[in-house]
Amino acid sequence: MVKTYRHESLLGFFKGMSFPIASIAVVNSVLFGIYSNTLLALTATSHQERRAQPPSYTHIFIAGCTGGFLQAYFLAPFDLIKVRLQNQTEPRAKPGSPPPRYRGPVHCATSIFQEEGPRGLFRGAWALTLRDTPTMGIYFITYECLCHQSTPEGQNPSSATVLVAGGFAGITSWVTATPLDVIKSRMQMAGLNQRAHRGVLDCIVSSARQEGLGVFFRGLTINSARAFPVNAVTFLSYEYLLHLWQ
Ligand SMILES: CN(C)C(=N)NCCC[C@H](N)C(=O)O
Repeated sequence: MVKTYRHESLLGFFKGMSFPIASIAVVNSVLFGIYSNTLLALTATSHQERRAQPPSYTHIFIAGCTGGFLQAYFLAPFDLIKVRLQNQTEPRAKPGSPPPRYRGPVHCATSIFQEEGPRGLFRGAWALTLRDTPTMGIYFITYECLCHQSTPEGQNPSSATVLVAGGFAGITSWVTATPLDVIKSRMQMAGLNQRAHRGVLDCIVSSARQEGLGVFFRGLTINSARAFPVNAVTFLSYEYLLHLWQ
């Protein structure tokens, strides 16, 4: 944090934020919509009926994985642009200094499209899918399991329960997702720094060989610290909105 602040000022912490903000509503509605509808198809119970007739953890896991798998393709281009902008660490532009490679998210998207083709916008999408498919299953299982354990039979979980269960669901899923998150980000940067990886496996093996196994846990602390508040609020909004519209 100190380095980022010294090098890039307060603005450095908000680099690449506009695209994730624009995309988060779409990506989360795809995820939660697919999750809910898959669960509906598997168990034939609506969200309201699920407290009285809780679905099995296998069904929750399958529905979570399906949501994770499909949302990855909506997330991929936005996530790529975020990673490219966040990795652009030149100090603030000084008069006379060369301009940064990407001037902003739109410039970043058009440059990738022109230099790497339309498929370039989906660079790292396969690693993203591998990251999100199982970890979204884990995400929803953790949430439902914690809610179920701290709520009397047949009742809706309290707001405090939803916040804590959502927060822990976020941490659990990020702890399991961090190794593939590292690989995904490396593959997304590969188009830029000409370090071609032959695929996900090649990237895993060369990263482990060059930097040791610790490389797979880079960013774990910050990911987990971020995951608690973000996912506590995500689940509270989800439960509140479904309750409001029932
Ligand atoms: C890759 N992983 C761990 C997940 N996608 N986990 C679920 C949390 C998703 C949430 N939008 C977030 O950004 O924390």
